[in-house]
Amino acid sequence: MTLIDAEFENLQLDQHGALAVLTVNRPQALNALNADTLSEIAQAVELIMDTAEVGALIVTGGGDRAFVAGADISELADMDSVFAGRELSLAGQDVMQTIATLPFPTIAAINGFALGGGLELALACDVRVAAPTAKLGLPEAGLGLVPGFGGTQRLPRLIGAGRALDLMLTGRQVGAEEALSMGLVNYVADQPLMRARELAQQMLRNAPMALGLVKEAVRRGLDTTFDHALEIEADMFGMAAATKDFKEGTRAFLEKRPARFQGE
Ligand SMILES: C/C=C/C(=O)SCCNC(=O)CCNC(=O)[C@H](O)C(C)(C)COP(=O)(O)OP(=O)(O)OC[C@H]1O[C@@H](n2cnc3c(N)ncnc32)[C@H](O)[C@@H]1OP(=O)(O)O
Repeated sequence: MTLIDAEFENLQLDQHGALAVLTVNRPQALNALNADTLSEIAQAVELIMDTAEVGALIVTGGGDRAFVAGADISELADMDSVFAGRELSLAGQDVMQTIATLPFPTIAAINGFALGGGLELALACDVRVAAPTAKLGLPEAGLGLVPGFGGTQRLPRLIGAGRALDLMLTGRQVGAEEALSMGLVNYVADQPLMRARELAQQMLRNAPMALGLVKEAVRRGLDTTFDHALEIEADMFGMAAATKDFKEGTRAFLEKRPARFQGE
């Protein structure tokens, strides 16, 4: 099966050359992540990973109101034990971590509400582009919950513990400009999907393996000591230095021509 053949109930998956676009599509529930949708995202990401020509992924929301308004509260309401809660959190974390560790760039095009699990999905992506009307937040404490799809860990790593705690303890929604000022989103754009496509095309001009190695150096480096992180960087640099694309990139520069990267 190719990406183009894939059919999902609550997702749309499109491929334009090296770019895959995953749209969470339950607009009647502001694209809330019920168990079926979460499992479809996992399947879609697996399919994307198996599609060799894909080199970048955009995640966005269907309809004109929401990116994703969180985990589906009508399903959450049935959780009745420590075990059930923990299982749901682990399942969500697993999907977000799979996205976060993809070896190519991922961009969240945030076209409206990105709340709770929806913001956690955006946080699992490398870069975030928000519409001027987007609203972002982690309101779980207002439901008697804790962010459980990686938010308590990814948000402080991205914007610092103080700002992350402010958002999680108040549960307040921040607008796009405030999100930009705190580093929660990288760009604000009237057409976030279009801006995300432009960014993806810019990224796709770089050497694919270098992109994967940059991501690995940053991700692994954030979770260890500085000295060890520098060793990881040196390892990634060494791996990049051994690629054919490094030879091509440097040769192309010296010959004053665009590089033709093969991902090798
Ligand atoms: C580990 C992860 C945990 C979590 O993610 S916990 C959930 C975190 N998310 C939230 O708490 C946000 C919940 N949603 C809202 O607060 C509001 O919505 C909004 C502020 C986003 C928008 O409000 P408004 O403009 O008044 O729209 P509306 O009528 O509330 O929503 C339209 C339809 O969408 C459904 N919906 C919205 N969010 C969710 C959700 N997270 N889970 C399930 N359904 C949701 C509503 O119920 C309603 O549906 P109907 O038209 O049938 O009444």
